[in-house]
Amino acid sequence: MLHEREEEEEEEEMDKQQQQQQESRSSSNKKVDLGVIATWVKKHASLYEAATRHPFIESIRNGTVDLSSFRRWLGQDNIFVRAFVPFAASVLVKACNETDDSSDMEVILGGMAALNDELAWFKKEASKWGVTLSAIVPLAANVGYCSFLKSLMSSEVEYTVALTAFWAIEAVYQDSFAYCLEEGAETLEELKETCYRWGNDDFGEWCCTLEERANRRLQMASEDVRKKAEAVLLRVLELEVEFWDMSRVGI
Ligand SMILES: Cc1ncc(CN)c(N)n1
Repeated sequence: MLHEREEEEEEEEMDKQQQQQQESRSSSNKKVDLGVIATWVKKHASLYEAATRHPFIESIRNGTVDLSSFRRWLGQDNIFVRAFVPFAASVLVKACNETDDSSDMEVILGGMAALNDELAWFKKEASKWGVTLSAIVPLAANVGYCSFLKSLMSSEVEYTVALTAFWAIEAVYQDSFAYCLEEGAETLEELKETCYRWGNDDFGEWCCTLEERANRRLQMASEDVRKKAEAVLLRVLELEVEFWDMSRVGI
């Protein structure tokens, strides 16, 4: 009797261990499913939140935004986008030089096509708000961000690092402005077109595709390149916070 009881206990112990192994395997699979970028967004959640739920964005979403802040942001962002175009082109060149996977090139080209419409949109939106784009001088945060973009255009910067920055820059705007279009948002009617420019679902899907391309490169990258890419992602988030800060009156 005692012997049989011991055997049963041993079998129960074995089942328990197998169950635990199975659970740990499935949880580690979940980690793999998250992808490198989502893991970093989770790890740096407070900085990501600072960039995508900034008081300036909250003020657009709750309808209290100071329109002179909005006008300042519009004039500054037009300057930024003009510096973002050559940066995006440099990511395209790196893609063509460093990867045999042509789908990266197609995804990046898709983003650039949107930039062409964007430059025209800024002109139209600026005249709607009485902003004279030619008279706008870049403020310090903008100068800093644009020179950071320029530094990423160097051939010393790996394609995977530049692609991660490209994703972060686009994703912050997509996440921020989609938030202003959610159910329950009180965004002013005359600001909805601006929010829709980056907050729309198509741009959201394009950002997810870009994230997948970046994850694929990050998974196969060396630890050194992954470290550089994480540092660049954090720098982009910091610069986005400073860019939103700049648009608030008096800064
Ligand atoms: C500052 C900033 N960051 C991102 C984006 C989106 N391309 C933008 N237009 N301006």
